[in-house]
Amino acid sequence: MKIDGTSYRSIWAEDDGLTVGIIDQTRLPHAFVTRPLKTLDDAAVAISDMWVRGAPLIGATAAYGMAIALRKDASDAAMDEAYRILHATRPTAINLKWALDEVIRNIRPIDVGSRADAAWTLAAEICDSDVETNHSIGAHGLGLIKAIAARKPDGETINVLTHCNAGWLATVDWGTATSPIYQAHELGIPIHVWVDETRPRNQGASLTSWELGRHGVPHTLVVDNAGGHLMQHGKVDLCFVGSDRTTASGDVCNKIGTYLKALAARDNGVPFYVTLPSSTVDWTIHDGLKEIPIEERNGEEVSWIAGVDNEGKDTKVLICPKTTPVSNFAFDVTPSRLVTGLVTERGVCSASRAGLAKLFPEMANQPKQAV
Ligand SMILES: CSC[C@@H](O)[C@@H](O)C(=O)COP(=O)(O)O
Repeated sequence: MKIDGTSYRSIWAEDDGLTVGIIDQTRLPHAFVTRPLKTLDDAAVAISDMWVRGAPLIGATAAYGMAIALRKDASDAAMDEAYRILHATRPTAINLKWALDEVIRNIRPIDVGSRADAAWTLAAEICDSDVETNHSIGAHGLGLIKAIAARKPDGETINVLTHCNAGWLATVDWGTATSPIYQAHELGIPIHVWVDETRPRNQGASLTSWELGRHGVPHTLVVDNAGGHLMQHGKVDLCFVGSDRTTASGDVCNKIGTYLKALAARDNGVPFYVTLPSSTVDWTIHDGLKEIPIEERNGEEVSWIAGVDNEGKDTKVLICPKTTPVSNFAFDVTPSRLVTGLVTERGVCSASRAGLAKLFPEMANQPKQAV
């Protein structure tokens, strides 16, 4: 998408064929810093320390991480070790495993001497395909926005609430939740986004606000607890959120707090849509609450808040007594019954086994297995 008129992707291959460029998202919104990834370790740290984050972008980075590793050693043993290191970086987003499995499935059968080039090409294809997929998700989500616009007086603004950052920064481009929004905005449909700040890492405040602002989409930042109030007062027409892992039965795991928004949306009759590429569906699991591993991150993300001071200098402040025990669950599961529909690259379906199976018959009915 555009940053002040210039098009960007969140990840790209440099011309040397050895280096991958990323935007360091830990520095946004106050500094736009790009970083080179040159080693397997660089790629692993980029994911685990959240220089890159968001389920599809984690997958794309992992694919390039494998390609970078194979440049050094393309043996079976080295491939397995790179897989193990990258897979251990973050536990919840299934796109990570999906992308790593794609690399193994396609590259393992190739002779060792050709593997590195082939993996590089495959990683680029995974990125291009993510862009296409997200554009299609946007086209299907746009249909939902248009249906709401048709029921409103001409020219009245459509208000969308979103949680965390399921924007272009979380994918290679377009985003999932933001793709319909960008497409509506480009068509001149009046649209406004309520952006949840998304404690504790504030992906809404620092990333979603930044990317919507830089692209010129009207938006307002709200505290995480404001959503219910906004919905009670008719200020939200629909919710679009992303997913880190969706079960074959339509339960959705996304950034902590998503479940509470879904509850408020149900209580207020606000449509609650989850936007996701099929690479986010874990076809092997059926009960999101029991089967999805929930990442627990360092408690310091909760007890300290990072930002810049009046002089623009990076700073961190402690918001509780130093000794307060803290827990930091990074994701929660929204049961399928609270989801109005899943917006995928193949269309919108009910959040159910039948709905997903109708759109993705070739993927449904896979044997149940441990992840
Ligand atoms: C299209 S991104 C969907 C999700 O990955 C996104 O909503 C989210 O929860 C990201 O969490 P993060 O911890 O920032 O990686």
